[in-house]
Amino acid sequence: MSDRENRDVRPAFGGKFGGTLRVLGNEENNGEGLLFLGNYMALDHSKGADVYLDALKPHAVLICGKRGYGKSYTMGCMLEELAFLPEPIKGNLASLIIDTMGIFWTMRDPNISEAGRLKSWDLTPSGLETEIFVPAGNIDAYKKRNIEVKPFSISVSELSGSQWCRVLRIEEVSPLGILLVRTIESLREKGEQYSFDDIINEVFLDSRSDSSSKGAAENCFRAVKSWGLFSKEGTPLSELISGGRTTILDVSTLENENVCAAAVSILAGRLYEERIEARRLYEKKKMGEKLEEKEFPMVWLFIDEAHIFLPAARESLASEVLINRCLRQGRQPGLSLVLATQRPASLHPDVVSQSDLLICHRLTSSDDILALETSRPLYMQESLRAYLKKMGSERGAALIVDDHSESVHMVRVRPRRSWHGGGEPSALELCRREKEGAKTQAQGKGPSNIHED
Ligand SMILES: Nc1ncnc2c1ncn2[C@@H]1O[C@H](COP(=O)(O)OP(=O)(O)OP(=O)(O)O)[C@@H](O)[C@H]1O
Repeated sequence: MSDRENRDVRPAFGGKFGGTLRVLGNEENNGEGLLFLGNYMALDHSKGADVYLDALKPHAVLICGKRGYGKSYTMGCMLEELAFLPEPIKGNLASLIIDTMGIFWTMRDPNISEAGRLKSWDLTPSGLETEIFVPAGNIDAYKKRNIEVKPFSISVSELSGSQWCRVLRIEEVSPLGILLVRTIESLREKGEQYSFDDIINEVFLDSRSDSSSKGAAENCFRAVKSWGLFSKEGTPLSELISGGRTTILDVSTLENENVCAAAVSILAGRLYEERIEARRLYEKKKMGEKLEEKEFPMVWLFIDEAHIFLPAARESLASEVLINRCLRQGRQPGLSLVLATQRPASLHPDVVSQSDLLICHRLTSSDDILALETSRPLYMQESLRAYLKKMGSERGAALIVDDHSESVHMVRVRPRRSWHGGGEPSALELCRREKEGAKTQAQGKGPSNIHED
């Protein structure tokens, strides 16, 4: 049982109760596998009981809110809590975040800048053991900045001809598109992995295309090679994911959104397949079979800027896998999905309707509020707009709609224990630091970066 157990249960907007400890996401949770998210915020904004999310079962969580009100901060809190879970639960779970902004690498360091606030919450700054992967071609740029990272790549053989056309924004029915599809399909038929050079050789062996299409195809694949994301073999999933580990996949250097979506689609598809296999193994063991094999851990896949991967008005390369496999069927194999977006109105409507937990920070755009209200559960007694108004404009405040207990909660998310890299830089703060640096240099002292707030 968590040392933050709090028997004074006080939900803000009513709902059903599940024993003494309030755990959102699983009414049957008896106090194990809890993610401490924050405190209830009463209507006068005073501090209430602790709020926990369940981590024993798989969940589909949507975090939304306007820019700068706490989405990535809250994601970071969830990642921390998963990393700090006790064994053996921790060993059965793995977290992977698709970091589109390149802000999560800072989690390795303790959040000493908010040490004072953490103390008032009975918490201490603490860095996280993370593995950071970046596209293999960008590794030197990170090393130059003294950020320890590992190379990540996807096998070129993973993408079909038509997926390559979408990545490269080429019409499938154009002469170039036809050549690409024919080339890739002929290589795939051989059933072996192939490299960029193999693709280019195959292009020039094609007898039905003209030389300008072949030259264009060669240029396209030379450009893809320069992105540094694809290789012949690709990074094995086991290098990326293992029980108890927090993995950050920093895709912020990839400018092409289609490429990011292709990477997410391939990764999410492979995670889903691994989990289906792990679920089979789990059932066999449960049925009494003696098997030595270790199961692939239950994965929590976090995706920031989710509207890029699951847009409302069109299909991205990742839409099918994320919606049909991860969101609709992910619970059965034990795959959790945590999506964050600034713009719920730009997000595929299935994300709102299929999420079992909605964490909504401040939102002011009517379109966005309407997009959430359209799938508003019947148990919400007031409009989302009314709830959000009561919540006010405090950063980190969130409305949580829990489908399991069919209730709505107003919560203040706890401070981060690890360093948050997503805050807005302040010109004034930079000036202050420069002045401080000059002063300490003049006095011959080291800099002090602990601010008690
Ligand atoms: N729970 C919290 N407690 C205290 N401060 C918070 C909390 N959540 C967010 N903040 C403050 O708000 C700032 C912005 O939060 P965050 O970086 O999560 O915004 P965001 O919603 O992800 O924005 P963007 O959409 O631009 O990525 C943080 O740097 C932090 O200072």
